Amino acid sequence: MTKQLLVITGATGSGKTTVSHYLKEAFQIPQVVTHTTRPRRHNEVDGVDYYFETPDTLAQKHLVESVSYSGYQYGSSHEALDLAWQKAQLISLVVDTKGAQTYLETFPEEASVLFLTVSETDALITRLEKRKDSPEAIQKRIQSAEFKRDLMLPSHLNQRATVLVNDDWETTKQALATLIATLKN
Ligand SMILES: Nc1ncnc2c1ncn2[C@@H]1O[C@H](COP(=O)(O)OP(=O)(O)OP(=O)(O)O)[C@@H](O)[C@H]1O
Ligand SMILES: Nc1nc2c(ncn2[C@@H]2O[C@H](COP(=O)(O)O)[C@@H](O)[C@H]2O)c(=O)[nH]1
Repeated sequence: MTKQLLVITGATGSGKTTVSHYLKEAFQIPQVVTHTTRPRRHNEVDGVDYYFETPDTLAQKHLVESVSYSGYQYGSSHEALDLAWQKAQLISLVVDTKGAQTYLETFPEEASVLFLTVSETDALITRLEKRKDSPEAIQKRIQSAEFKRDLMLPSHLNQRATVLVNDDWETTKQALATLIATLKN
C-alpha cells in the first residue's frame, strides 16, 4: 500500500480544520490527531480534535515535528500518524507552514501540501469571531509572528503546494473533489 499524506496548511481561520473534517466526511480520509498545550475550545474533544497536553506530557511523545504557535506548543506524533495510516492509504494532517515544510522534507514521497487562503484578510478575523474564539485569544493570535507568516504562501512551499482560495464553500468543495481525484489516481 502506497501511503499518502495531504498536509493542509494556511493562515488561522482560513478553513484548514473545516476542510479536514469535510474530507473525512465526504471521502473517508482520516485526520491525524495532533498534540497541543493550548486550552480546549468549547466544542473540542480530547483525542478527536487534539490530544490536549501539558508541557511535560507533550515532551514524552515521539514527535515528527513540533512548533510554538501564538504562545503554545503543538506537535505531531509518529503514533498518531501510524494510527491514521492503519485506517486508510490517504490521510490528512493540519499544521502551520513550518510544519508543512518539515513534512515535505521528512516524507518527500508521501506528502503533498494544500495551502488555504482567502481574498480578504479581514474575513479571517470575522471567522475567528464566528468560531467564538475569545477577543483576547483573537488579539493574541493576530499579533503573533506566526499569524503574519502564514498569511502568504512561504517561498519554500512554492512549486510544492496546491493553493486554494477558500472564500466560497461550494467552490471549495468542487476544488477538493478535483484534488482528491488527482491524489487517488
Ligand atoms: N468558505 C468558508 N466560508 C465561510 N466560513 C468558513 C469557510 N470555511 C471555514 N469557515 C469558518 O471559519 C471558521 C474557521 O475555520 P477553521 O476552524 O476551519 O479554520 P482553521 O484554518 O482551522 O483555523 P486555525 O488555524 O485557527 O485552527 C469556522 O467557524 C468555519 O466554520
Ligand atoms: N507544526 C504543527 N502545527 C500544528 C500542529 N497542530 C496544529 N498546528 C497548527 O497550529 C496552528 C494553531 O492551531 P489552533 O488549533 O490552535 O488554531 C494552526 O496553524 C494549526 O494548523 C502540529 O502538530 N504541528
